[in-house]
Parts: sequence; C-alpha cells; structure tokens
Amino acid sequence: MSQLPEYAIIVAGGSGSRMQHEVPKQFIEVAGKPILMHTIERFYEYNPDLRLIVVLPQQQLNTWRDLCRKHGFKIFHMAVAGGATRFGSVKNGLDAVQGEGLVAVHDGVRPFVETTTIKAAFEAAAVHGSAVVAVSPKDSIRELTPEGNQAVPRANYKLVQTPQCFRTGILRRAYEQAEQEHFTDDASVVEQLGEKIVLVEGSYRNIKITTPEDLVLAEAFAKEQ
Ligand SMILES: Nc1ccn([C@@H]2O[C@H](COP(=O)(O)OP(=O)(O)OP(=O)(O)O)[C@@H](O)[C@H]2O)c(=O)n1
Ligand SMILES: C[C@](O)(CO)[C@H](O)COP(=O)(O)O
Repeated sequence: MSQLPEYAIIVAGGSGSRMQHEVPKQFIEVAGKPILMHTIERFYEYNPDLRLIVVLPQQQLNTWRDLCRKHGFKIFHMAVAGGATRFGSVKNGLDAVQGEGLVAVHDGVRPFVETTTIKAAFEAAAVHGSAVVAVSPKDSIRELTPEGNQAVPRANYKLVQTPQCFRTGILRRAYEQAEQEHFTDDASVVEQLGEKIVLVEGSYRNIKITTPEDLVLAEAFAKEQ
C-alpha cells in the first residue's frame, strides 16, 4: 500500500436503462444483496481505511439508506448525489475528496473486481500518476469504415475496465474541463490534458453488469466467492 491517502469514488448514479429492470441495476440483488454492496465490500477488503465515496442518483439516496438498514450494511461511506452523466457523477464524487492522495474511480456495477487488481492499480498510480485497468480482447475486431468494415490487429487493442486510479491533482484538473462526447471513462478525460495513461492488467471476471444476461454470469461468479 502506498503512503498517500487513498480514496475510492464508486459511481452508481446511473439508471441502468439497458438492464430494463424495475429498479436501478446497482440495487438488483445478486446472491441475496444489492450489487453495489458487493462492490463496496471489494474495496473495503482491499483496505478497511480507504475513504469511500459512493455516488447515487439524487432521488435514490433515501432508497439506498433503507437498503443499508435492511441488509445491515455497516461499511462506512459517504453518499453523494450524482449528475446527469457518468462525467457529472465523478465530478460530484471528486468534490468530496479532501486533500491530496490517490483516487480510484470504479463503476458500482463491477462487483467482481479482485483486491489484487485494486492494489496493483493504486501502486501503479502512486508511481506514474495514472493507472487504468484493462484486458486483452478475446474476439476478433473489425472496424467500421465508410466502405463497410475491415479487420484490425487485435493485439493493438485493450478493453478498458475500472478501477481507474489517479493522483488527486491530475484528476481534479481533468474534471475541471468541459464535458465532451468522447469522455466515456476517466482515462479519456485525463488523456485530454495531455497526460499519459498507464495500463494495469485486469481480469475477465471484472464484468460491468449492463444487460440482463450479465445477471446470470453475476450469480455464477457470486456462488464461487
Ligand atoms: N449519470 C450517471 C451514469 C452512470 N453512472 C455510473 O457509471 C457506471 C457505468 O455506467 P453504465 O453501466 O452505463 O450505467 P447506467 O448509466 O446506469 O446504464 P445505462 O447506460 O444502461 O443506462 C455505473 O455504475 C453507473 O451507475 C453514474 O454514476 N452516473
Ligand atoms: C468506465 C467504463 O466502465 C470503462 O469500460 C465504461 O466506459 C462505462 O461505459 P458506459 O457507457 O457508462 O456503460
């Protein structure tokens, strides 16, 4: 563990439209408890002293409090209202980070992140200023072109996951920028500053629960834990 204070911003401010479920997907129960609780537990297991900031939709803050009570969920965290986009939610979470240190931004719907991955990301960010978890694609890749499509060399690509860790100063400067369409993650926001992004090996289990079939996988992974 580095000497710098460590924070995690767990973004769970979305509505989960692609999941088409009656509750926001971060609250769907897997192995008897909401996905978001599994995610927070992974970070607590990595470092019980980690300062945890959980970003939620403004209108779901009371629901989350009720869920914590119902499930006897005691891990200390600060709950913050999110924004209209992931960018806005990270920005709001970052406002709650006091002082200097390292910040990991993680999707609340990636509950199977390994503690070894979190550790590797914080360690690399302490050295390089940034560390973004990614894996190699398993499928072949084709690029869409004006003429149709063409094969591209798979070895030239990585699939990006979270956590994405940064020194606080870098992340604050990045999120002072105006939001742009191509900001799909924190790495793209930081890269816009001209900062280099260092990649850390991720895991194929660290799925982002996005569409209904991901819940089947999630139940299977949860059983193995
Ligand atoms: N305004 C938003 C939008 C997204 N997120 C979070 O960013 C993560 C990755 O986003 P995604 O999987 O796209 O979640 P949703 O936006 O909820 O899903 P969808 O795009 O299907 O609506 C999720 O943990 C989500 O809660 C957020 O904090 N605030
Ligand atoms: C941050 C992320 O999970 C990295 O893969 C991804 O970019 C989130 O994308 P989404 O459009 O919010 O699903």
